Amino acid sequence: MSQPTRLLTPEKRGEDVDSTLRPQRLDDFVGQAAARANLKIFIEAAKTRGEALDHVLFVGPPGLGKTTLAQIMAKELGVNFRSTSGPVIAKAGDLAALLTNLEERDVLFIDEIHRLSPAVEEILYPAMEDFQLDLIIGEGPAARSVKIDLSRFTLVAATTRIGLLTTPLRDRFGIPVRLNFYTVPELEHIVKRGARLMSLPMGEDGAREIARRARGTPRIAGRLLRRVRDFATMAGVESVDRRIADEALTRLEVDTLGLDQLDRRYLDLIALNFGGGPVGIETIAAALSEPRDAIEDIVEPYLLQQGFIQRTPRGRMLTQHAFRHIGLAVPSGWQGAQASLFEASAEDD
Ligand SMILES: Nc1ncnc2c1ncn2[C@@H]1O[C@H](COP(=O)(O)OP(=O)(O)OP(=O)(O)O)[C@@H](O)[C@H]1O
Ligand SMILES: [Mg+2]
Repeated sequence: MSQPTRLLTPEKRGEDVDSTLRPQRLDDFVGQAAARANLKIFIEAAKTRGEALDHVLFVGPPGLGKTTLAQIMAKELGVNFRSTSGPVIAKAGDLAALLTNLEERDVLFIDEIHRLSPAVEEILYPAMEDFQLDLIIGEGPAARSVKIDLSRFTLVAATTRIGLLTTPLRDRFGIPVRLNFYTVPELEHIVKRGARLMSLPMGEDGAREIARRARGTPRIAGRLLRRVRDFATMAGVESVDRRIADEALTRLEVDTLGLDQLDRRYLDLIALNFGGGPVGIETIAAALSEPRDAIEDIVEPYLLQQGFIQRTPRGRMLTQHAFRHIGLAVPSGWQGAQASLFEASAEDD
């Protein structure tokens, strides 16, 4: 689901590998206060007892810091960090090889764990629960099962889609952690820190403007910061203020609330072609020519959080706020707001 032309896509891109902006310790990590406080306690307790930390599952939209936190956990625990991802582990044997190479208390990070194949998942259950591998060696009548003891390790997994995890897998994580969109003040902090690390003079109002338009997402804040730096360099300004930030972001078609072209296409589509909804996700995906996954993972979480859309049993609906933001009159007698009563039983998931 890569959309290389979309500046705001929170998915990874080459430039983000630039690890200078990645916080290294729990104390440098901004935001997610509740999650951070809990993790700190669990980490200290595990260290005090000299035991492996319980398995941790990070859940949340792309770019909120799941991978960053996983790395930080290994550092704080003072153990090795081994990293892989669901789609990369093709065969049960691949996972077995990874697991048998772990040392006591190591962190094994599996990104996109919702994309593990069922055969590989089977191997993971006894490994997580009893630190044992159950392998079948040989074939036919000669086949026999062997058990191999593993070091007591910590599995740290990340997913953007908790709904796609099987229940037995989900239940084996002792520490589930949900990451939420960041507040503007938190993002402001992240932008200022990033500017400092890039030696870019940054005014208060410049940092606030970038933060307001970063879609609640640190990865996007970092990306916008880099683009604003380019504008500032070319404009020859000494320090980034609100005006230069606004000019840069407007040229990049990031609007005042951080919505980008795809967000606006999504809202326009529902407003203009479907009278504000309700309309089903498949219909929206087809009309936008975007994969359904990308819309559910990237576009909708932020629009929901910002109160632009609602999910009802019959599909997505715009709110009055959305009509106003895209500059359309709210249809008379618009019932969008009341639909939230039914939100609990969202369609199709
Ligand atoms: N709390 C934070 N403070 C400062 N920077 C952060 C924070 N969280 C994330 N970042 C930065 O945002 C970028 C994205 O973070 P990360 O790769 O951890 O996201 P992710 O949740 O793993 O995303 P994905 O689901 O796409 O894998 C990184 O470059 C990281 O430096
Ligand atoms: Mg990640």
